[in-house]
Formats: sequence, C-alpha cells, structure tokens
Amino acid sequence: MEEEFVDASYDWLDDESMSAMVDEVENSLQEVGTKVEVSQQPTIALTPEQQLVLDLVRSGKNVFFTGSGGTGKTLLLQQILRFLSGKYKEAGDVVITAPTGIAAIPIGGSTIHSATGIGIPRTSEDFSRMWKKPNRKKWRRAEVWIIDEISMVSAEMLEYLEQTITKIRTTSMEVPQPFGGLQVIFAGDFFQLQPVQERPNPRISNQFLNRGLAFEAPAWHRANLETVILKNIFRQGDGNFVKMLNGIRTGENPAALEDIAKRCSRELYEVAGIKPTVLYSKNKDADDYNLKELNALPDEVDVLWIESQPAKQPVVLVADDNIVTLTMETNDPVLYRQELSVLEGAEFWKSCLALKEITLKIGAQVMLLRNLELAGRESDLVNGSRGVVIGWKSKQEKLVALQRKVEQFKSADGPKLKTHPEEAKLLSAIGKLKLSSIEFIPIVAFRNGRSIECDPELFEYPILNVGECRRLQVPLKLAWAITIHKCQGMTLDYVKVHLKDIFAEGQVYVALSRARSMNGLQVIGHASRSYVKVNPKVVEFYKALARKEVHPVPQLRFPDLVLNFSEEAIVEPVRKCTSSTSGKPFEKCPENVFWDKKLLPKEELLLPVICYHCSKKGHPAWACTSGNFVTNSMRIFTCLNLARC
Ligand SMILES: Nc1ncnc2c1ncn2[C@@H]1O[C@H](COP(=O)(O)OP(=O)(O)OP(=O)(O)O)[C@@H](O)[C@H]1O
Repeated sequence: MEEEFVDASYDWLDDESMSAMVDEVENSLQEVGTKVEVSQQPTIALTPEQQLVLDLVRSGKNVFFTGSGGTGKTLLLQQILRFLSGKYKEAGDVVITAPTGIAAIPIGGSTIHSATGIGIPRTSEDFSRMWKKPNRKKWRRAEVWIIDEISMVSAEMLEYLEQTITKIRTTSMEVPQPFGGLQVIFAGDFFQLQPVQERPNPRISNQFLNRGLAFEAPAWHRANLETVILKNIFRQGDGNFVKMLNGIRTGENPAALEDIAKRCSRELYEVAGIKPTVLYSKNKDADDYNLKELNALPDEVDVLWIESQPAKQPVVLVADDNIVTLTMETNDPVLYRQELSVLEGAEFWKSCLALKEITLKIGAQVMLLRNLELAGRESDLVNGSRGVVIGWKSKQEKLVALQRKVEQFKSADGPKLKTHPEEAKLLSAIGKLKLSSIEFIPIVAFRNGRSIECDPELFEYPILNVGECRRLQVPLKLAWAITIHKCQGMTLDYVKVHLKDIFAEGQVYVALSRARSMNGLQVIGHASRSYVKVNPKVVEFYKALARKEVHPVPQLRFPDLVLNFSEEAIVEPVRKCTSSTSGKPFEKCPENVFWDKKLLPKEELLLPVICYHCSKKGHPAWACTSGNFVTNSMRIFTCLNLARC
C-alpha cells in the first residue's frame, strides 16, 4: 500500500488507470465548485449521523453539524433543502447562505452579505442596512436560516446579525427569541479556513473587525444548537490518505504533510487537454501564474461568429479610479488635502480584487468578482463563478442596445411617476458604461451554460469621515490558478498545491483535502511541518464537543450594536394616525405623526403616544420640541414632521 504512491514518475499509471484518471478529470470539470446535484442523485443513502441531522431539522431544532472535509456536509444540506422545500412552499421561507459566493453555489444560496443586504460591513452601524424595507421584509417572513461553511463566519458577524434579526422580528409585546425565532442550521468544519480579521483603524469609530470564531459568539450559545459530528469520509477512498489528511487537519500529525508531499511530488501533466487547477496561498502567485497562461494563448484568434467588431487581439481593460472627499465642496484646502492623502494611500488600491489593469484574450479562464443580478433576480452567477472569455462587444454597440431597452420601457408604460426598477438598472448600466473608458466589453461563457456581457461595475471603499475610493472596472479576474481561500468547499480531481507562503490556520488542510486521491494531486515546494497550523481554540472546541459539553468555549463580548437606521427604515407612512388627540386617517391628521405600523403592535396603535425627553411628560408627541417620542411600552420613535414638532 505504502509503495503504491512513492514512484515519482508517470509510469505508475497503467492504461486502465490512465483512462480512469481521464474520466475522473473530465468528471471533475463538471464538478469543480458545483459539487453533486441532489436532483441527479435521488437515491443517496444517508449515513446514520447524516440521518440524525435530518431528523433534528425535521423536528424544528437548531442544528450545527460538522466533520472533516468530504464527510458530506454540503450534500446533507442539499438533502435538508429537499425536505424544507416540501415543508415550506413559498420562496423566501428558507434563507440559504454561505460566507462566499463559491460556497453558496452548491446549495443554491447567496452570500450572507447579499442575503442580509449589509454588503461588506466596515462599522457596526452598517448592520442597520438590514432595516431597509426589502431586507427587513425578507427577514421578517423567513422561517429557516441556513449557513454553510460557518467556519468562515466570525463571532462578531454572527452576533451582530443575530441581534439585528432578532430586533427586526420581535415586536415590543414579545419576548425576544434567539435569532428572532428563526430555525437556524449551521454546517462547516472549524479546522478549515477561518474569517480574516480586519486591522483596527483608529480613525474609524465602531469599526467592524470580524473578530472571533462563530462558536465564540454569545449568539451561538443562545441558539441552543444540537451538534452532530459526521465521521464517514466520502471524498477520498484511500484510508491511508484520509488518515494523513486528518493528522494535518487536527495538527496531531504534522509529519503527514512531508509524507504526502513526498508521494505526490511527480509532475501532473495535461490530460485530455485539461490542466490541473493550481492552488496558491497568495493572490500574487495565482496572478503571476494566470499571466503566464494568458501569454501562452495565441495573440490573434479568428472570431467569426461574435457580433460586431470583435477584438481579435488581447484587450487591456483599464479601470477608472476616482476619489470623493467629504470636503470636496468646501473651501477648506487643508482638510481637503488631508482627506485626499488618506484616500490616495488607502489599502483599497492595493487589495481591490478588480485590478487597475486586466488583459484578456479569447480563451482566457476567468472568475467573476461580483454577484450578478440577471433579469431582476439573484442569479447563480456569483463572486467566484468560473468562465471563459468567448468574445467582445463594442461599448458603442452595447450603449445603443441598452438605450433601446430603456426606450421600450418608456413606450410600454407611457408617462410614469416612478422609474421601474428594471429601467433604473438599465440607466445605471448606461451611466457606468459612459463613465468607463473601456472600449470592449468581454463576453464570458460560464460553467452553468450562460454567456454574459460583463459590463464595468463600481467597486467602492468608504472611509468614515474622510470620503470614498471608487474603481470602475469589469468584474473579472484570471483564474487558471486560484487561491486556497477561494477553493474551500470544492472537490478537485486534478490539482497542484503550491506549499509556498502558507499563512493561515487550516490552509494546508483545505488545499490538500480538495483532492479525491493522491493520483490526482501534486504537491510543489518545501513541505515544512510549520505549515500545519491549527487554532488551539478550535482544538479545544472539538475536544469539548466530544465530551458533549454544553458551553464548550468562553464567549467573546462585543460592544453593543449601534443600529442607526434611517428615518425611512423605521418610519413609514401609515394609514392611520395614532397621536393622542386624533384617530383620523393620517393624511387628515393635524399632528402628522408617522411611524412604522409593522413595528407597532395593534394594541399600541390605540394608545396615546407621549413625548420622550420632555419634562412635561404625558403631552402629545407632536407638541414636543425634541422630535422624539415613545409609545407607552417605551419604544422610541422619531417624528418626521420636525417643523411641526
Ligand atoms: N451519504 C453519502 N453517500 C455517498 N456519497 C456521499 C454521501 N455524502 C457525501 N457524499 C459524497 O462525498 C463527497 C464530498 O461531499 P461534500 O462536498 O458534501 O463534503 P463536505 O463535508 O461538504 O466537504 P468540505 O468540508 O470539503 O466542503 C461528494 O462527492 C458527495 O457526493
């Protein structure tokens, strides 16, 4: 058994193995990043542990299930979704999420950032974005929330999301339930990649730092999760390989890395035109490799079938960068220069995934950097989706096409007071195209079969109290090679792992455990034991889980969430005014007090609204100069009509 993998040459593959490998590799192309569709495998037999998880979900419990890579966590989630789609008939009853786009695809979900509407939070106040009408409506009606790859969700993120969701879903008359009463289902392996913590910036107040691991959040403890550990590993059939991987995963056998590297040091060649996927720890190395592959493509291609003036040669897409300072409009040159220097030196310009310049050719392998909305809905084209450039469209032609669509909207509905959301999107795309200096728009065929014209998108980086950095660029990145952080959750049958600059806990394990077998794995570089990094808190957590302890690790404390929702978010015009002096329809009410009826339980609508702050407590809110008022259950609202107040 040991001998089988030692040979470093390619001769160890006989014809049969070679053809099996070609099949394996071809299958992998279907599977990379998408995993197994349950619909194609309806007869899958669950292991007893997987079945236990399903039963717990059925009984309405909050569940966390974990296990090493390849134990079928994602497959089980797909089975759970089948059950839930039978139980809950309406879209939106089950919110399916993962921390990254790539992880969200196999379960048909979206990223946590887009599902909650918070985007990439920079301060705790950004969680207030969940109060925007469509977001809070979505979260009020949801019944179940699923998070896959929970190891990449920080304690701080989970805590703030839980607090916000609970506030959104709880009326003043109700006792708050954890997660506002949602059933939560978490899946993931904390020995794999963990959240990347932000560097503290003293200029940012209430900065969101993405601290801690999800199980350290008080919200994790409040959820009262039933925990199940999955033990059967399906991805790798070779028990010896599994054992070595597990030693690396838990940090108990760092020498296993040297062992695997030795056995998998021979070159993996191109098979049936397919090159192995190359995994690097750092973006820079992946970028360099991609460039090399790009240069190897022919510089001029025949593009007969692509519409309009196709670019036969490589096209360099140059981003349009822009800075907006807070004091741009003022006459304070000193402050203006200060802000400018902060914005010009911002980390954003170095770390924005959309590069200042990207050269593309037909045939280039690319990855999407944005979640795309297609035809007004979230699509399965997300940050991380893989595709290939198949052609170009000229900007002028694209503009004409978009303009024509806008005209169709106008003539279809006649004059309107409000712009249709689809029309607004078209107008925004036109605006961005006009601002962009890009002359050719790449057309990309994605692995899901869709071909999309990838228009420039705006990448923004606000710095609180200073201003904003903006980059307008096509949301694409070369992808012959990808980083280990992008591949978590994938199964790769033909993969080269570069052991270079490994910096994160769980990184080596994630990279190696993507492979189905050592036959399809090549390890490059010095296999230092020090690359096997494991977070001691994770070790402690799993030991405590094995002992079935209820509160395995101490909880982290975070500052109270500052929810600074806009007036629009909490205050919506209601049909009935409920000020102390009248019960008239709001339009006719002299007090003109507005608030969100949904936030106010029916009983309170009948009760007087009294002022807050004011010494003469008890008088009608509209008469108070502070502009704030409370209901009798001490819920604070702000009167919109400040002039009257
Ligand atoms: N009960 C089962 N029977 C047969 N195959 C299974 C079963 N459960 C999972 N698998 C297979 O195991 C492989 C790995 O499954 P999956 O990707 O769901 O694992 P995972 O635990 O999510 O891995 P990772 O932690 O690396 O993301 C897949 O090919 C899947 O089809």
